[in-house]
Amino acid sequence: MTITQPDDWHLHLRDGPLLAAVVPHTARCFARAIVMPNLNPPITTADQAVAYRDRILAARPQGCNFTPLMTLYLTDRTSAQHIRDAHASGVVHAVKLYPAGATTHSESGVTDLRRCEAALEEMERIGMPLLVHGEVTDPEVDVFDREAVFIERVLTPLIERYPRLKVVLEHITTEEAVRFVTLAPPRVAATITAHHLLWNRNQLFEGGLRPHHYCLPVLKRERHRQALVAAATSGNPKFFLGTDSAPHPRRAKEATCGCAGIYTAHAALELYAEAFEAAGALDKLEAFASFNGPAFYGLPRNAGTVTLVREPWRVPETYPFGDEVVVPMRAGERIAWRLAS
Ligand SMILES: NC(=O)N[C@@H](CC(=O)O)C(=O)O
Ligand SMILES: [Zn+2]
Ligand SMILES: [Zn+2]
Repeated sequence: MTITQPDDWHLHLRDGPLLAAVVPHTARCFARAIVMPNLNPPITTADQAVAYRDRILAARPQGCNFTPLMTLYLTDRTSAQHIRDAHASGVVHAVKLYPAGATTHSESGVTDLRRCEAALEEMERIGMPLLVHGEVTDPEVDVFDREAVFIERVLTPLIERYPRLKVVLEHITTEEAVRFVTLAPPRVAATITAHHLLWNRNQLFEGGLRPHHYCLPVLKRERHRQALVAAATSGNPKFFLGTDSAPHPRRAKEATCGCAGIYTAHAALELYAEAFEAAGALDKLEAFASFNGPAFYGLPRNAGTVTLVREPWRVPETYPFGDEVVVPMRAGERIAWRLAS
């Protein structure tokens, strides 16, 4: 199966020596990727985004023209000038909202959206999308309900208050999110990961506790997975590919308090192909992976193509990750599709 070369609209590449470990996995398939800014410390200025972009470019394999699309990390102190500088840099394509404490490296995130009014108004004016980790951090709210409650308490008022702001609800996991995005105006879209299309929350406890299946938002019950598959394969242009590939060293995952994130970049498109094939909707993969994202971001479609062949292969148990290793999704197991090189 040959399709227009896809892009990854939600990706974690980390930094420093780790870049060399993960950039080639993404670059072998995707032409562009929206790179998340949740480094430690986070990417909060245009200058930092430009420097981070240069480090990513330097980690590309020779002859590869993968293009990272940079993002800024929204904080309580992000000003309208920060947004103008980001826009003027020409390399920052979006701004990311992490509610403080919601996920990995969200300590510097937003404590109260009212502090971000000037920044959000400027983004609305410029047309720069707000990307959202959509979970409340209220400890009273059940961890499986945090996305649905976020939509009700935060997202619905947000899109009313900023009537032209473009918003991407990232890595959606619930039928509530699918319904919200479907009914919202065209300026509201969502990314969907391969793991949330393939797995439900039983995978967290399959024969024992599975730290490598733990991510945020956490896997949900089967009816939610089915709603995500229906959305991804519907042809609705509001839904597009974002892997949320989030590598962590094995040591940090297999720990007393294991961190959140699933590594999928080694086989991202192949995993999506499995999910679309299982739904009898392989013909819908190209729009989801290659058309809907650029249309939302106002970018051209890629000129090249990639080819997937139906040829099973076995995923390694680990990949090198700096001085450590990362355990990829499906480690030691088979994947039905292979990317032809
Ligand atoms: N998805 C995750 O579980 N983790 C991401 C952060 C995020 O996207 O929320 C990470 O940076 O590790
Ligand atoms: Zn997130
Ligand atoms: Zn993420």
